[in-house]
Amino acid sequence: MNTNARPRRSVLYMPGSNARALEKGRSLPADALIMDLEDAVAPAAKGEARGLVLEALEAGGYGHREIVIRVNGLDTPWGYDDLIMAARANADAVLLPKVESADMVRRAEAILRAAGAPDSLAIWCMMETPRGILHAEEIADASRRLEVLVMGTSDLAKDLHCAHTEMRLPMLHSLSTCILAARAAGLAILDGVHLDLNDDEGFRESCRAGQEMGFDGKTLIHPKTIGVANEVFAPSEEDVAWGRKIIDAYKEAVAKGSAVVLVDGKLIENLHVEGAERIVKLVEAIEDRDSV
Ligand SMILES: CC(C)(COP(=O)(O)OP(=O)(O)OC[C@H]1O[C@@H](n2cnc3c(N)ncnc32)[C@H](O)[C@@H]1OP(=O)(O)O)[C@@H](O)C(=O)NCCC(=O)NCCSC(=O)C[C@H](O)C(=O)O
Ligand SMILES: [Mg+2]
Repeated sequence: MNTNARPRRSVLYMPGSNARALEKGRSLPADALIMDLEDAVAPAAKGEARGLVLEALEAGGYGHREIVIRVNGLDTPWGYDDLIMAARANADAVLLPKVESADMVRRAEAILRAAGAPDSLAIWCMMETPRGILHAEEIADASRRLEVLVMGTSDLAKDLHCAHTEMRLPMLHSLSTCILAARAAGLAILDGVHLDLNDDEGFRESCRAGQEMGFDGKTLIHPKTIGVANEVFAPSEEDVAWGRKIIDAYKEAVAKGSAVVLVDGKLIENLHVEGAERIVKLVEAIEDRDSV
């Protein structure tokens, strides 16, 4: 399924054990919220966090925000119960951590299905281990429920023994491999988190670098970073105006029997129009969302 027109510019992690954060998510301008049961929750608080997330979702009030539950791995004492809860909660997607093979996705999917998860419940996968990156292509093709790959650059930097710099150059091969796998399978893909909350300039730069690489949005750890991510990952006014202009010009050319047209001296073919249509659809989806 190609889900790239859905805005996922800003995707905020919220510890499932933090009731205040879960409450605050109802009013934040993030495109999606990840209610985390994994690394943001201490082992002693796992059960309580599962209950808080379920309660928050039963209460609702998250409006247009896409709701994602990050579960613990099936190799932990909490993963199975997390999946059973996620299958029955009113969420849009389940985020599987540290995915290393298509089989890991299929095992989680089988548990969700057996627990009565609706067909609409999507699966997102964290790409954050060397083995997972090496298997990105088979993971991206593992399930019809799969919609989004999410880079876990903190775990990845730890496992690669590389620096976690704002531009992520030491991880460039891993990032590009996952982008290739996601696009080949028609999935969306999100960049990893920027950990330094005092580094506003570095954060903006990392968003810009991610947007240029082809990511659909950025995962975030604090509400104060949502605005910049929304701005950087939205198509610019110039891109949208240019997109609309070439779509119109190309339509006219096709009506006259031509497959190419020059707009302001630039050659426009079908492939440029496809890119422009994606940008226009995305901006329309953002406008729809902002008008609610
Ligand atoms: C980093 C934090 C612990 C900082 O929290 P805090 O000290 O409370 O910050 P502030 O006082 O500045 O907060 C101001 C208000 O904003 C709310 N808040 C803060 N963070 C969030 C949030 N993430 N979601 C919702 N609301 C949030 C506070 O409650 C304050 O509200 P108010 O009461 O109205 O003033 C904290 O930001 C935090 O816990 N962040 C998330 C950490 C997390 O989820 N980490 C795990 C995901 S990252 C990861 O695992 C990546 C991946 O797996 C990898 O390997 O790379
Ligand atoms: Mg991680």
